[in-house]
Amino acid sequence: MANICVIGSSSMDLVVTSSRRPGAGETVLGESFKTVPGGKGANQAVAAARLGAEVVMIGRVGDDTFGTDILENFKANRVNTSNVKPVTHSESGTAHIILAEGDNSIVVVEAANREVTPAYVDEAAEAIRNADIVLIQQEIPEETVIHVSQLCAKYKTPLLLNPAPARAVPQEVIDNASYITPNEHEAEILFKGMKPAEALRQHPNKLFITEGSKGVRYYDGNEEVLVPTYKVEAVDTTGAGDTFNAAFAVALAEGKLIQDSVRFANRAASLSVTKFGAQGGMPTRDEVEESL
Ligand SMILES: Nc1ncnc2c1ncn2[C@@H]1O[C@H](COP(=O)(O)OP(=O)(O)OP(=O)(O)O)[C@@H](O)[C@H]1O
Ligand SMILES: [K+]
Repeated sequence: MANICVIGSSSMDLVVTSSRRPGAGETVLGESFKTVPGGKGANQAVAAARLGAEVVMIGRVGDDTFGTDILENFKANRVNTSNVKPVTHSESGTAHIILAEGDNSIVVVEAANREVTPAYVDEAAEAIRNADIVLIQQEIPEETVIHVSQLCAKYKTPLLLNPAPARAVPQEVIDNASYITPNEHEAEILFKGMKPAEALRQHPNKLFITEGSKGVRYYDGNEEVLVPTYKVEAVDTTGAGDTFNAAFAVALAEGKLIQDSVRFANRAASLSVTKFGAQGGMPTRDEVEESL
């Protein structure tokens, strides 16, 4: 069984639907409200656990009721929470989402996620040492991403960097990572002034650019390969990237070949877009295998 360590954010998404978004100083009546657990780190941890991996999450919540709910959700999905410690006198991370006029507006408050610091990660260094692969994103401080990349290099634990949301990444982190999975926009920010084909060629079997409904592109050492994803009835693409990254990590940790790992991850991610919500659509191992 794959041992995966996810280092990243967890939050509560507060989602309001409304026919219209309010302007400055205005109040409008909304139609519905719900809370759903989210955050890229938490989403990827939950997705990996559903796919059958043993998952240790390194993250932080606040000492509020959202923190309790976030921890409950991890446990319900069999994610190990011994390294998800509440921050005293802090709110949990939240995303305030308005769905109106066919588009979303989002305010993110990082709160406790800012406390996923290098020193905090050091307390959980054993989990990084023992993992088959470490999975990290960019909703935590940059200095933590740098530090984790150094720890992975020291322990020779493969590191999968999902460079989302878009932010420039120091060369040291790119060098220390074993796999990097930007979408097309994130790839442009990472490799400024470089054409995608050139960036791919310079990072054989390491850089995987996700291209939504087209699939995933990488350079295998001989040629550029586009691994097409699966045709599905897309209902809600939220969480596609998170599912892709978790599934890719699980497959690589199990020793699957790169191309087979990309196929497995495409299958899992394509299933995720057939259902509403980020975590709501994440498939189980059986669902992926039945459909492959
Ligand atoms: N409409 C779709 N049909 C099938 N598979 C999809 C679709 N959209 C996304 N995927 C799968 O999910 C992967 C990641 O999608 P994408 O490249 O849009 O990443 P992203 O921008 O990080 O996604 P998001 O932010 O929406 O979660 C794709 O490479 C593909 O495997
Ligand atoms: K979804």
